[in-house]
Amino acid sequence: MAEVAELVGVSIVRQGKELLADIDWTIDESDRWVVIGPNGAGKTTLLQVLGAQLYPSNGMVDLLGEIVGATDVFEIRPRIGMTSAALAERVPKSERVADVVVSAAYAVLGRWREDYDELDHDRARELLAQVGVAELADRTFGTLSEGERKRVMVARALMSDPELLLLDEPAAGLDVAGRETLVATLARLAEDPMAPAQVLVTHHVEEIPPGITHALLLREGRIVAHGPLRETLTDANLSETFGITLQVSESGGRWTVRAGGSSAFRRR
Ligand SMILES: Nc1ncnc2c1ncn2[C@@H]1O[C@H](COP(=O)(O)OP(=O)(O)OP(=O)(O)O)[C@@H](O)[C@H]1O
Repeated sequence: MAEVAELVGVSIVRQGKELLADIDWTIDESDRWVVIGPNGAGKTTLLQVLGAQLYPSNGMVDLLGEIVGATDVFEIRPRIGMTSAALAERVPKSERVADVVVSAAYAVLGRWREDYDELDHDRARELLAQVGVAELADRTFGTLSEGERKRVMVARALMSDPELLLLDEPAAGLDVAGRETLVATLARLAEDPMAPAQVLVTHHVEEIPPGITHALLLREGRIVAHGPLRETLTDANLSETFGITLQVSESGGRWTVRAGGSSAFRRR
């Protein structure tokens, strides 16, 4: 099985603070990971390392067979698809939805800078159909609902046919209907054997789509546990991650969690 990412002893230090500490992690091409942790745990920082947006302060990061620091990151980045709230905020509100997607082929926002051929336009429309929003292709991005925007951004992240797909809190801020629609879209992607390796960041186990294979639990920049999903997403590991006694359960590939036990509120 081919590795798409390998992190060995990775730390990120900013202003004397370790945002990530001693991260050892391997992602294979068929893996679909969820990264879970409380606010400030370092999830977005970890995703930025995987997106070749941050150089490690210590340790080694191998992305798609290239060592970050030894290879030009501009060669690595186009091979990695990413969605985040920060990226969505940078999309001009007046941009046509189909153009938001097609412009990702050249990793730019604002399509007027480049020429695109018919194949690019066809692919953008196919991807919009794949995430269930084909009918929005000619609308402007600013007129979409939050849930529609998030699905458009997933299509955009897939446009360059990435080998690694990074989804930073894709369901944040959605109502229950929007969340369920997005989770169904992400489940199709996770279950597709032809889809790229995936890493999805969330605070909420309810947002884990069926098809996710592995979990990494992060607290204060350190890995609490990581490995196959069912072995990793246990009461003990989740309780340690969030600093509160939690009971987790799974039914039909979906997860729920609630506070449990006599010392439920023992936040450190
Ligand atoms: N440039 C920086 N300098 C100093 N501290 C930083 C910097 N960037 C991030 N941090 C801190 O690093 C920690 C981890 O941030 P990060 O955004 O990775 O966490 P997160 O797990 O994604 O959090 P959330 O769930 O709240 O989005 C936070 O305490 C944040 O304040």
